[in-house]
Amino acid sequence: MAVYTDVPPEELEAFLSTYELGRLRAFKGIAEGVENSNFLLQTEAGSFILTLYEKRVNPDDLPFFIGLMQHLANRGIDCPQPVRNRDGVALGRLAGRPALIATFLLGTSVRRPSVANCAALGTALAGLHQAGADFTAFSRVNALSVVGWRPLYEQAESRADTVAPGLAALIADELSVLEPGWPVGLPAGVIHADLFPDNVFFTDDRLSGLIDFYFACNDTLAYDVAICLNAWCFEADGAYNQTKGRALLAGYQAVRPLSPAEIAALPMLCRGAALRFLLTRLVDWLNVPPGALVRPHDPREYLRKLRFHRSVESVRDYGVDA
Ligand SMILES: Nc1ncnc2c1ncn2[C@@H]1O[C@H](COP(=O)(O)OP(=O)(O)OP(=O)(O)O)[C@@H](O)[C@H]1O
Ligand SMILES: N[C@@H](CCO)C(=O)O
Repeated sequence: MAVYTDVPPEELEAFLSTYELGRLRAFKGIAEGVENSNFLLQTEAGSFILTLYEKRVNPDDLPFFIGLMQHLANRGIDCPQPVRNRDGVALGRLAGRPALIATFLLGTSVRRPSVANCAALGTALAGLHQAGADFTAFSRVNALSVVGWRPLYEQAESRADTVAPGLAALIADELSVLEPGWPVGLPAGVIHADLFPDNVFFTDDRLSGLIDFYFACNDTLAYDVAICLNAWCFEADGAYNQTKGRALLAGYQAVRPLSPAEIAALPMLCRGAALRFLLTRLVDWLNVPPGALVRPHDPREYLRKLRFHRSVESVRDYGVDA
């Protein structure tokens, strides 16, 4: 579920009256997502998404997220555009939570991305990196990069083997490789950091929108590519699909060619990206609040992906034509 906070109708009316959106026509909670409470809001001015930010979002980060969405929308990226109230302010407060109204994007996410979807995603990711290059109004450190992984491991270490035998030792081994070997000095900028298929909309086969910028941060651009190779290019049976990888990378490089150093770093970046999602999923899996209506993502999916990355011998295994 992703409605943690109820919105009393009279509070919603009062909140909406501060915007130029006309009268309310319909309002309903959206079940997808796990982080924040999202609602579909229909008014005389059209359809919008109302987000109430829940506990895992640090309110100090909201100016970065909202500023970034506005910046990217101004640069022609199809992403939610924050709606400002009559005072010109986008971030409000509703039902005791920070609240944002943003524009509604058409399209639906794909469950099993095709090769063409992967190519379109690569192109959109590179476009996002280019559009974010001059977003300097705010910055945000990536708390879920290499320095953030050991604390997550320590939270999960004692129970990790209940999820998969030998998991704690494998993660410890991975950290001992990634911490000293993590690539530094590669081109950096604003990255999405969570551009999974559920955060990308398509209309027919055309990519029509990118959502959920709440992990976005300043970090290595090629790390975002590695996150997407993990999220888009594996099949349900756990096999890496080189054709999808090649399409994603070609789509990306048609807009922003990767440097030889970025390409050489891909295997390490892919390992790190797999470990990041393995760790956050593991911590969530081991800590589901009793009675919560949340179905945590399976950490073992990312264990399989990590094992693949540990086995690769060359960047060619990812579909790079080197
Ligand atoms: N601007 C938008 N236009 C249309 N639908 C949207 C928009 N923003 C969110 N949604 C819908 O709301 C759902 C949840 O949004 P989102 O992924 O941002 O939530 P979340 O709780 O942050 O999720 P996650 O678990 O991916 O972090 C999406 O799957 C989508 O169906
Ligand atoms: N994309 C993340 C969930 C957080 O948005 C995952 O699949 O683990």
